[in-house]
Amino acid sequence: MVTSSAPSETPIIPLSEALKQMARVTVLGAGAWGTALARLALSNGNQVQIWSRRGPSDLKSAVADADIVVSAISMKGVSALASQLQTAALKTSTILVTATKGLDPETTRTPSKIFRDTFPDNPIVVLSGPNLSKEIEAQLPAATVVASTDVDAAARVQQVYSSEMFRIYTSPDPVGAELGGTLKNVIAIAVGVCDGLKLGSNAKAALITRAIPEMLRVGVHMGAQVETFYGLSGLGDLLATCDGTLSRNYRVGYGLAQGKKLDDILAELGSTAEGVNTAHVLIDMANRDGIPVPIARQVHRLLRGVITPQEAVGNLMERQLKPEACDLRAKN
Ligand SMILES: NC(=O)c1ccc[n+]([C@@H]2O[C@H](COP(=O)([O-])OP(=O)(O)OC[C@H]3O[C@@H](n4cnc5c(N)ncnc54)[C@H](O)[C@@H]3O)[C@@H](O)[C@H]2O)c1
Ligand SMILES: O=P(O)(O)OC[C@H](O)CO
Repeated sequence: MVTSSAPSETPIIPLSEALKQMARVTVLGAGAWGTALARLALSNGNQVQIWSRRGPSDLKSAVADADIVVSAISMKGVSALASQLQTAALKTSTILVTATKGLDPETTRTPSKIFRDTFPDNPIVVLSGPNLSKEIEAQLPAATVVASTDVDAAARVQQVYSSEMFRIYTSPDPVGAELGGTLKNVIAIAVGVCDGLKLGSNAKAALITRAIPEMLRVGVHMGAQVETFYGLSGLGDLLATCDGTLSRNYRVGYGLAQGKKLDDILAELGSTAEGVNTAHVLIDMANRDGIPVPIARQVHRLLRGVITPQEAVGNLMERQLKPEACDLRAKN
């Protein structure tokens, strides 16, 4: 029997009981992740509707009665969507869940920060974890994190989405949860390059491991908690996304290593690879604020066509020698 997650001193509620409290859920975005999140909510007995910018329903009526609105669109649309939702006069009791993994190019804000700034009175929850949508759609078991400063809102989303196949943990660190999912996309591009060049298991292990302090430095700079990066939304998502061809970001790196052009790879994917945009925003921020991000910097230069995949590897290997110890405020 699956139970709602709780510290040992709190009562354990059988899932069947929890599911009786069904919710009206509106999912925004009918892409791979929006569709999967709509199906998960539906299969738990919730009342679900899905809105997409090209669909027939208008946004205002789609969110009017919703207990929970889940935003699962690409980063490039989040800021405009938040403004549209404001016009739609969202109820302040509606829980806003964001499942997008990216950074706003104009302001470097995360999606939860955009929603927080636009809806100061609504509970905001981040849903993020190792969740490749194809595996979720195939009903393979997976786990994720719902993170919010509003404990009740996180618990409500946990209850609405938890099932025998989708295990959900709560977290009090929304910024950390979404940054883990966002930053690993850039690393997945690097790992795709590593595999595409057939550099071997040692190189891949080194790359993934050295990515952790890099992600931590950015995370701490943006106000995230260190321990979040060692959980499902950080290390967990890093491992899932760097594992291979189910990840679109990994496929971007793999394609670049094979000498393909970025535009051709993205056209072939036909869906969102957020790491490309994230690399640009991240490097702007790192340059502005002096954050050392050596792996992301090589990915960024490769995406801009300034260096070859082989040069990116050389540039990383030939950096100044130093101790391994992870100083979160390191200067190089
Ligand atoms: N697919 C996954 O496995 C997965 C898992 C977890 C998180 N995510 C994240 O979810 C987000 C969406 O990914 P996806 O896989 O569904 O991508 P997708 O390319 O399949 O779909 C993107 C969706 O966003 C919508 N969209 C794009 N621009 C928009 C705009 N300007 N206004 C409104 N809607 C817009 C599209 O119409 C589409 O519905 C990304 O940030 C991704 O990182 C994806
Ligand atoms: O296909 P990707 O690379 O966007 O990864 C999807 C998810 O973020 C994995 O958790």
